[in-house]
Amino acid sequence: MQPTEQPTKTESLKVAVVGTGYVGMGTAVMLASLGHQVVGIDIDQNKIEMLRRGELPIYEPGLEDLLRASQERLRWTGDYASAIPDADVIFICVGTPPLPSGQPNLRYVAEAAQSVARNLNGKLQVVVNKSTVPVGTGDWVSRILEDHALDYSAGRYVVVSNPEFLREGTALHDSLYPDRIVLGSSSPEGIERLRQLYQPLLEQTFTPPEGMPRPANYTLPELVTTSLSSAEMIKYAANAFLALKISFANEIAGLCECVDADIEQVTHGIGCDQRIGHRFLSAGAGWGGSCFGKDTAALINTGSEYGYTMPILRAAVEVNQRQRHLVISKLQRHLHRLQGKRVAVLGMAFKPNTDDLRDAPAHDCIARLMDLGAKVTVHDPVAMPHARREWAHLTYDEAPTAEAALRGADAVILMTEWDEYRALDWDQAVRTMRRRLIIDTRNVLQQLPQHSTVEQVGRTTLHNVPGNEVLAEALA
Ligand SMILES: NC(=O)c1ccc[n+]([C@@H]2O[C@H](COP(=O)([O-])OP(=O)(O)OC[C@H]3O[C@@H](n4cnc5c(N)ncnc54)[C@H](O)[C@@H]3O)[C@@H](O)[C@H]2O)c1
Ligand SMILES: O=c1ccn([C@@H]2O[C@H](COP(=O)(O)OP(=O)(O)O[C@H]3O[C@H](CO)[C@@H](O)[C@H](O)[C@H]3O)[C@@H](O)[C@H]2O)c(=O)[nH]1
Repeated sequence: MQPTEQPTKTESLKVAVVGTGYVGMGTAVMLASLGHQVVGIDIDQNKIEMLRRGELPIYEPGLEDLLRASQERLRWTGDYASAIPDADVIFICVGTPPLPSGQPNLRYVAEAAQSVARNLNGKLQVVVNKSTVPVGTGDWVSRILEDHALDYSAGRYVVVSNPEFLREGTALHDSLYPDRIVLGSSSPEGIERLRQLYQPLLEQTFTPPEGMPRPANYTLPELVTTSLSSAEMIKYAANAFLALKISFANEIAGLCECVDADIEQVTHGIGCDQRIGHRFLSAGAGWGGSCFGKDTAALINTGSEYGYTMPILRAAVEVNQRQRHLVISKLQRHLHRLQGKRVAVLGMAFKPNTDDLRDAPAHDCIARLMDLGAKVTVHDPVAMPHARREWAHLTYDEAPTAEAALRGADAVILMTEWDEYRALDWDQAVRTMRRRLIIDTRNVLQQLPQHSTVEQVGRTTLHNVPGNEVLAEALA
C-alpha cells in the first residue's frame, strides 16, 4: 500500500454498489447523501431503467425524493466495466436467499465477486461485503478475487466485512443514523479507507436530507472494528437475538392468555428495565420478512456444520411457527368450521411501510384459510400488485379498500399494522360485517368497535359488547 494511494480525509470517494435491492439502494443513496460519487450496478436491467428514470424498484416511504435529490452524485448501470475500475470502494450487496437446507445461497455473491474481480484496476481497491453471509465467506470472496482477477498482485485489493443493520421501510433513515458501524478485516488499509468513507456518518457532519432530520436523541455511532469472521458473526447474532426477543415475548403472551394477564402490560413492565428495553417485545403473529427466518436458519446450519447444537435458537424458530398457527386457532375458537366462511385479511406485507412479501405471516394465514375452505378477501395498501405475481398460487379476492374487505365478512384478521388500519373507522366498518369478529394479531386496536368481539395476542378478554344478536348466535 502506497500512502499516496490513500484518498485524503475529506475527499469524496468513488464507490460502486453491486446489487440495488433494499441494502444496495439504502447504501447507494446514503453514500451519495454523504457527498461520495456512487454508481449502482445490477444485473436486472429493468431495475436499472427504473432507477435511471428516478423511480424506485422497491416501496420505501420518502426514498424516491431522496433518490432524486442525490441524482447528480448517483448513476446506475448494468455494466461492471464502466463502474469497477474507477472505484475506491466496491460494496457487494446482492441477495443471499435461503436454500431448502437452511444454508444461504451464495451463488449471487460468487457471481458478483467474479464480475468485480475481472474489472479490478490493479491499484488498491477495497471490496466490502455487505450481504449477510456465513462466517468464512469473506475469506472465500478473497480467493474468488485472486482466482478471477485478470491482473492479480497480492495485497492490491482487500476484503472488508461491513454488515448492514437497516430495516425495510426505514432503510435510508437507518443508514444515515446507525447505532454502530461494524468493520471486519485483517487489513488496516481497508479499515482506514472505510473509516474515511463513513467519516461524515461517524461524526454526523453531513447535512441531513430534506424530510429525514437527525433524531433528537441521536448519539454518534460507535465504530466497531473486528476480525472478518467476528463481523460476519455479529450480523447473524444480532438478528438471532432480535428474533429471540420477539419469540420470548410471544411465548410469554401465550402464558398470559392462560393466566389472564395482559402481555402489553407485561412487556411494558419488563421493558422499563434498561437491561431489557422496550423494543422488539411486541407480541403478535410472529416475525417474518427476508432476514430473520433466513438468518436464524443459516446460523443453526452453521452450528450443525460444526456438530454444535443451538437449542435456544431452535426454540425461537419453533415458537415463531406456533405463533402463526395461533391466528387460525383464534378464528376457529369462534367460527369453528371455516368451510365457506368469508374471512377478510388486512395486510399482506410482512410489516408496514414495505411491499415485501418474503416470509410474510399473512401468506401462511391465507394458505391455511384456503386449506380449511374459507373464502378469503384481502387488502393491503401497497403489496397487492406484488402479491399478484408472488402469491399467484393462493386463491383470494382483492378488495380496493379495507372497508370493502370487511363487507359481508364473518371475521377480519388484522395481519399487518399499517397506519391506515389504525385510522380505520372500525365502528362503522364492522357494521357491514356478517359477524363482528376481529382477530387483531398485532394488538393494534385500542378501542373496541361496538358490538364486536376482538381477539388479540396475549390478552384473554373476549370483548363481547351485548346487543350483537348475530354474534351471540355465532358464539352459542
Ligand atoms: N432487506 C434487508 O432489510 C436487509 C438488511 C440487512 C442485510 N440484508 C442482507 O443484504 C443482502 C441483500 O439483501 P436485499 O434485501 O437488498 O436483497 P434483494 O434481493 O432485494 O436485492 C438483491 C439485488 O442484487 C441483484 N443482483 C443479484 N446478483 C447480482 C450480480 N451478480 N450483479 C449485480 N447485481 C446482482 C439483484 O438483481 C437484486 O436487485 C442479503 O444478504 C440480505 O440478507 C438485507
Ligand atoms: O417487536 C416486534 C418487532 C418486530 N416484529 C416482527 O419482526 C419482523 C421483522 O421486523 P423488523 O426487524 O422491523 O424488519 P426487517 O426489515 O426484517 O429488519 C430486520 O432484519 C434486517 C435484515 O437483516 C436487519 O438489518 C434489521 O436490523 C432487522 O431489524 C416483522 O415481521 C415484524 O412484524 C414483531 O413481531 N415484534
